[in-house]
Amino acid sequence: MYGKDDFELRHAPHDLDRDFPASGAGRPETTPAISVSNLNKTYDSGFQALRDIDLEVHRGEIFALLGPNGAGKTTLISIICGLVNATSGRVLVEGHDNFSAYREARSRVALVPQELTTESFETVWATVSFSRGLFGKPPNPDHIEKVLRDLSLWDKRNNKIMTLSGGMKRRLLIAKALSHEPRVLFLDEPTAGVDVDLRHGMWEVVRHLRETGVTVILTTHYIEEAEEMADRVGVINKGSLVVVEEKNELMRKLGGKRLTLQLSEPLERIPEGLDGRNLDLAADGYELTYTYDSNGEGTDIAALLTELGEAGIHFTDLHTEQSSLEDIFVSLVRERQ
Ligand SMILES: Nc1ncnc2c1ncn2[C@@H]1O[C@H](COP(=O)(O)OP(=O)(O)OP(=O)(O)O)[C@@H](O)[C@H]1O
Repeated sequence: MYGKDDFELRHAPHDLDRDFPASGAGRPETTPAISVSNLNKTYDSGFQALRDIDLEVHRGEIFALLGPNGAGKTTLISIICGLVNATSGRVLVEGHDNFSAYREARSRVALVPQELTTESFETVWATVSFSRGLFGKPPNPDHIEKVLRDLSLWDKRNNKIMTLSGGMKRRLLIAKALSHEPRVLFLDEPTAGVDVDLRHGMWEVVRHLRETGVTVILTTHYIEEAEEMADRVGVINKGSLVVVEEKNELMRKLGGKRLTLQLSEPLERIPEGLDGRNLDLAADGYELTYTYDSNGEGTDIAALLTELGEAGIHFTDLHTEQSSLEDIFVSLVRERQ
């Protein structure tokens, strides 16, 4: 749940609000969408939910924040969105301190919750327009129309919310969040509890948002979702950010590969001379698995196959597998248990 936490004063920050006009005009495009430094959160209960978090999210990227239950994801995004106060540290949203320049920072972010609450008798148009007003923005029917069209809700603009399908309701949540033209959109578990078709539809919507220049930060328990969409990935565990990396780089650095050979004759043991290789033999002797680092030295598969042939080992089939982001995530989190 998101709630206003007790206020605690933080140090007077140095931020871009001193150097640039309030409109944000002239702020360098290179200013990160989000910049978090030395962020700590200890709840009133005494529980420390975040420890020394440093994080920069680039403009226009899709950033996935992954972590097991209770890792601190919701706490972190709630602080960035200004819904919970940090105990110490600072957050800049496109250069605006979210404490000393609360309004500037707050108007630039939007949080898409997992579920709609009420408003079932309102129309789509009314509820999205109302959301814009909540941020003190003047009415802008053209913008609302664009948002509804982008999210394929234009045809439903006069429908009552109660008549929408589950997928439409999820898109409506995004439309509400986009109504005040935020620059950074937080999606909290965007596809929790939805079916596969809807999940893929949501992925399309999120990719489209990135194309329109919105920075997207999402939390998810579906690692496949991050693997599919994220440009960069951050893994948080027990309140600490353990990895922040380009997704492809993370998979390249930490991912392994596996080559599996189906043998034509069962093998009793791995022959001498091949035991230096990282080979595993299945219990029935018919399957030989070679695990290797795809970037490493000494992973010449052609040479391995030649050596196997010379040892009289023949195979009927072979296939390779790349370890998934899920495998990497599980090992990262397990390592730090
Ligand atoms: N208001 C609160 N008071 C005390 N402890 C809290 C409060 N809110 C959260 N916590 C604790 O802080 C830790 C981090 O919670 P948080 O909700 O940020 O985790 P999460 O990564 O979002 O988890 P999940 O994936 O289960 O949603 C948890 O141990 C939680 O119990």
